[in-house]
Amino acid sequence: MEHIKLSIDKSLDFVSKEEIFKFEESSKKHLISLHEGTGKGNDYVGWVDLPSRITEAELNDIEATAKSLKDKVEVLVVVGIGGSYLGAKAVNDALAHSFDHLNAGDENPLVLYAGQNISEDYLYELTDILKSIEFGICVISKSGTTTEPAIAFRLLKEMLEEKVGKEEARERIVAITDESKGALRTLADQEGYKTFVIPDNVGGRYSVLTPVGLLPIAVAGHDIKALVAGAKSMQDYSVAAAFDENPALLYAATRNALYQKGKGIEILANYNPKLHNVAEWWKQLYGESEGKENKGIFPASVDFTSDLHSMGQYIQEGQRNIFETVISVAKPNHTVLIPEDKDNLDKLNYLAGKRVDEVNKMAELGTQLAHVDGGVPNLQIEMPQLNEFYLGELLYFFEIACGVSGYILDVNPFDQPGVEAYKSNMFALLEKPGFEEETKKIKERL
Ligand SMILES: O=P(O)(O)OC[C@H]1O[C@](O)(CO)[C@@H](O)[C@@H]1O
Repeated sequence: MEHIKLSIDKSLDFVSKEEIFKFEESSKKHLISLHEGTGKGNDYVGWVDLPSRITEAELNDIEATAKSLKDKVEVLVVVGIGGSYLGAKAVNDALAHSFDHLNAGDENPLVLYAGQNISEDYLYELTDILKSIEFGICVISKSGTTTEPAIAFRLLKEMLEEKVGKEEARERIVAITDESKGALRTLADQEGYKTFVIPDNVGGRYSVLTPVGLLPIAVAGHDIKALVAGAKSMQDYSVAAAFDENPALLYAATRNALYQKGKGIEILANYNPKLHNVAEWWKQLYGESEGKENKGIFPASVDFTSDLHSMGQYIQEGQRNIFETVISVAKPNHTVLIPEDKDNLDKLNYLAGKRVDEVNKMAELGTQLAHVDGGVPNLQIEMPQLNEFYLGELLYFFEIACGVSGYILDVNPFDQPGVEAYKSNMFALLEKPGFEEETKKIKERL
C-alpha cells in the first residue's frame, strides 16, 4: 500500500537530524495521549479514531441523503463558516472539474457556499442567481449561534420557502449541528428537517470526516467511502510506522524544530490550483490550533507557479523567518503534451512532445532548490494521485500531525479562545441585547 510521503531532506541545511529527532519520544508520547485522550483539551479528541469508528450504516445514510438532494436540486448551498465549510470546500474543489461552473458535463449538483462572510453584495448576488435555480440548503453550525451562517440561513430559508413552499423546503434543507443543544438543533427539530450530528467531542476544524464534510462531498458526487478509507489508512499508518517513516510525527517534529530556529511562518505551497482550498482548510486547522499564548507558527499559503510571479520574490529574498511545505501530486489525472510549432517563435520546441506535468515538476524542483539556496527550508508532502483516497490520507495526516505539533508546542490544540474578541466587539457595536456594558465601553473608544 502506497501512502503519502514526507520528505524533510531539503530542511536539513537549516536544522540537524538530531534537532528533529530530539522530538521522537515526545511526539510518540503525544500521539498516544491523543489516542488515549489524556492530553490538553482531551474533551475534543473524538476525531482521532473517527475514520475507524464511522460505520457503513452512517456512510450509507449520508449517501442516501445526498441522493435525495441530488434528485431535487441543481445547486446545494452549504451554509457554514470555518470548520463548518472549509473541509467540504477543500475536498470538493480538489476533486471537481476546474470548470465546473460552466457545467462541464457534471450531473451532480453544484455546491456553493454561504455564511462564510457577511458581504451584502455576496448575499444579494447569491440570492438573485438562485431565483431561477432549483436549490437546497445544507446548514452547518456546531454552536448554532454563529452570526455569519445565521444571517445567510435566515435569508436563504425564507427565500426557499417562498419559492417552493414550506413543505418542499423542508425536504430540501438538511441541518448538521449538535445532538441536543443550540438554536439550530431547536429549529431543525421544530421544522422537521433531516439532521446529522456533529459529535460533542469533535471541534469544527477537525470535523471534515463527520457529516459536516461528508454530506456536501457526497452531494458533489465524490466517493466518501474512499475518502474515509484513505483517512483510515493514515490513521493506522501513523500509529504503526517508525518515527523516521511516520509522515505525521516527522512533520510535527520538523516544523517545531524549525520554529525553534526562528522560522515562525510556514507557507503551504501547491503546484495544482485544485489544492488551493486544502490550504485554506489547513490554515484554520493550524492557525486556530497553535496560535495562542503568544506562540505558534503563522500558517500562510501560495499557489505555484502563479504566485512565483508575485510572492516568489519575497520568499526568495525577503525576511528569513519562513519555511515552506510543498504538496506535490506525483501523477496527474490527465495527459497533455506540448505541441511542436514550425515557426518556434517562442523557442518552446525543446519541450515539444513533453508532458505539461514534466515542466511543472521541474518548476517545482527548481523552486525548491532556489528557495533552499535563498535560506528557506523546504518540506515536501507527496501524494501519489489526487483522488478521494489520498485526500483522505492527507486530511488525516494534517489533523493528527496538528494535534501532536500543538502538544509539542505545549498549547491546547483544541480550543480557540481568541476568536471571541472580534465577536464580542461586533456584538457591542451592534448593541446586541446582553452586551450593554460592552457597548458603553466600546463607544467611549470611538
Ligand atoms: O460551527 P460553528 O459553531 O458555527 O462554528 C464555526 C467556526 O467558528 C469557530 O468557532 C470560530 O469562531 C470555529 O472554530 C468554527 O469552525
